[in-house]
Amino acid sequence: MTTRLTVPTARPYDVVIGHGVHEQLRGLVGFGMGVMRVAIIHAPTMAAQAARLREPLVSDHLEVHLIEVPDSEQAKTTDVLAFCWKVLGRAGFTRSDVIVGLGGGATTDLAGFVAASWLRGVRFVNVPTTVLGMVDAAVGGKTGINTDEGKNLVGAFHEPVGVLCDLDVLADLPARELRSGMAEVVKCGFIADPSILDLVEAAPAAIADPTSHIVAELITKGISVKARTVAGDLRETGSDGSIGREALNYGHTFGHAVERFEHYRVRHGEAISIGMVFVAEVAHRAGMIDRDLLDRHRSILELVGLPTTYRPGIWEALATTMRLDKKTRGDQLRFVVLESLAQPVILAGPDESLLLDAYRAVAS
Ligand SMILES: NC(=O)c1ccc[n+]([C@@H]2O[C@H](COP(=O)([O-])OP(=O)(O)OC[C@H]3O[C@@H](n4cnc5c(N)ncnc54)[C@H](O)[C@@H]3O)[C@@H](O)[C@H]2O)c1
Ligand SMILES: O=C(O)C(=O)C[C@@H](O)[C@H](O)[C@H](O)COP(=O)(O)O
Ligand SMILES: [Zn+2]
Repeated sequence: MTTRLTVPTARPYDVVIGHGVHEQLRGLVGFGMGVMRVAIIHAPTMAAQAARLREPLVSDHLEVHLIEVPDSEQAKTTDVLAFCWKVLGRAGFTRSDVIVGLGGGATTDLAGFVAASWLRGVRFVNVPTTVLGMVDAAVGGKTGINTDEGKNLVGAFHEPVGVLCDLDVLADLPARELRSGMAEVVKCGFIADPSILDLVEAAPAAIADPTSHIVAELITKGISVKARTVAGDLRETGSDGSIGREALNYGHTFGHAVERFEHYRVRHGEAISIGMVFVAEVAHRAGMIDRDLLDRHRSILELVGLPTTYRPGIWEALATTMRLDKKTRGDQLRFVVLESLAQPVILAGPDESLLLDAYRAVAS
């Protein structure tokens, strides 16, 4: 079965989820007039898949460039960005040509930013190959790279013209990557759709199998949350007074600091798992959520096999990184917290002592 979800932004596009949906790439690339060239940006692990995607495009007389970039976070650098610009420049890429991001979230974040910045913006298609990429990174138009000072500090909002989530590619996904993706799925459960939490709690064994129906269902539910959240607030301005897109940053203020401190040796979802427990501790200590909801964070994340504790003794380093979080205004840290299940709000400028206590609870 194939599911098609529309992301209803000003320029709506579809996310297609199912088996064999990579076949639809030709149609997406050809959308719009004048395409001559296609660049498929991919990690080394996706080289064979990139070659498969290339064939039908070449048969249609398109000039296809495979741009192989380093794996994971090593792709999200200015050097790799400049390398991609060089390839596009030498190949003569124009505004009617198309970029395809094929891989996990790191690759699609980079590819999206290449597309956003080349000629000030060309069309791109996302072809995510991890659970995390499908549920989160490939949808919503946040693109970017890291700098030495922090995660995703340079980027742009640039939406894809379509997203193809081919469930067939998940068969070989390493167990650790599947668990990492589940962190963003669980996040969607806490901020918007508690039925996700019920599903995970009811079938912990099935969610360890990337080919299971339940994983496909969770991916679809997660994408639905993401699509409707970004639709109302693409640029994360929250201008209608609601929390808007910032809700999707649940667990990320602390999580991004963990990733940077660990030099990206922890997976994004692992760091976000720890970050969600941290911020649930913050909300509990601020009198916003009860003990049961706090405990549910630890229990469900541990059920999935994700970490819920972190190393002690580095609060100052983490706090320094958190000050560069994109939600910070002036010198005031702002956290996405729950005031109840599926009711995310912003907690601005909590006491440093409360944050330190929450950190100690996670670091114990
Ligand atoms: N733009 C957004 O809205 C957004 C949202 C969430 C996360 N992100 C970003 O996404 C990144 C994390 O994404 P990720 O978890 O997909 O990590 P990743 O891109 O590093 O991929 C994880 C690993 O899985 C491998 N891989 C990919 N697909 C595979 C497959 N089908 N089979 C076997 N191996 C495969 C990759 O080569 C890599 O080693 C982070 O940089 C994070 O900041 C962005
Ligand atoms: O799409 C969003 O908005 C999110 O916050 C989704 C997050 O899961 C994702 O990791 C995002 O890249 C974080 O964005 P950032 O603005 O904190 O860098
Ligand atoms: Zn994330």
